[in-house]
Amino acid sequence: MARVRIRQHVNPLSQKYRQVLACPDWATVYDDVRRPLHLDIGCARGRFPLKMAQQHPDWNFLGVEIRQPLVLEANETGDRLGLQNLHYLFGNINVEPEKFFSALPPTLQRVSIQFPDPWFKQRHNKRRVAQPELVTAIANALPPGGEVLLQSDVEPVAQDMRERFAENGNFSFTHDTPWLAENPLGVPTEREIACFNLHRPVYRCLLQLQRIP
Ligand SMILES: C[S@@+](CC[C@H](N)C(=O)[O-])C[C@H]1O[C@@H](n2cnc3c(N)ncnc32)[C@H](O)[C@@H]1O
Repeated sequence: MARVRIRQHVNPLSQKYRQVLACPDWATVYDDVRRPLHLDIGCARGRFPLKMAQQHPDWNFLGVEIRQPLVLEANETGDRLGLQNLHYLFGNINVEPEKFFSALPPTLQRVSIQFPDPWFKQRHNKRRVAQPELVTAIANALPPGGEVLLQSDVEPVAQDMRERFAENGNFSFTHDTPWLAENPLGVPTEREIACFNLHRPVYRCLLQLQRIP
C-alpha cells in the first residue's frame, strides 16, 4: 500500500484551511454526550486524548488537528479500540472559533493547547494558535471553574500564550509560580515525552475561568 506523505507543518493562513470546523451530530460520536468534554487543540496523532479517554471513561475527549491524514488515522485507531468517549476533527481552530465553540456540546470543561506552534519567529505571530479571538471563544464557552492547560518547550511561545490568556481578563492562574513543574493531568503528550527524553525544559501553566464574560 502506498504511504501517504504527511507534511510536518502546514500554513494555517493558507486558503486551503479557511473553513470553519464542521461538527458532527455529537450523539453519533459519543455514547453519552452529557459527560464533561475535554478539547485538545493541535492534537497531531492524538495519542494524548487517546490515553486520557482510556483513563477517564467518565469524560468525553475531542482532538482538533489541521493535518487531515492524522485525523483519519486517529479516528480509525479510536474506533478499532472501541472508545466511545473519543473523537477527532480535522480543521483550523482559528477560523471563526466562536462558531465552532458554539456548536460544541454544552459540557465543555477543559481545553488544552500543548506544544502547538512551530512558528517561533516574531514575523510568524499570526500563524500561532493562541490568537485573541480563540481565547475569547474559549472564555465564552467554558463554565466558571473550567480549565485551560497550556504547554510549550519554547519559552517565548509559552510566554506569548500565557499573556494572551492573562490579557483576556477572565482567567486566573491556579499556581503562584510562573510555570508548573509537573503536568497536572499526569498524561504526557508525544512532544512532552520527546522533551523529557531530550532533557528539554517544558513551560506549562493551568488557568481557570473566573466568571462568565
Ligand atoms: C508540535 S505538534 C504537538 C502535538 C501534540 N499536542 C503534542 O504535544 O505532542 C502541534 C500540532 O498542532 C497542529 N496545529 C497547528 N496549528 C493548528 C491550528 N490552527 N488548528 C489545528 N491544529 C493546529 C499542528 O498541525 C501539529 O500537529
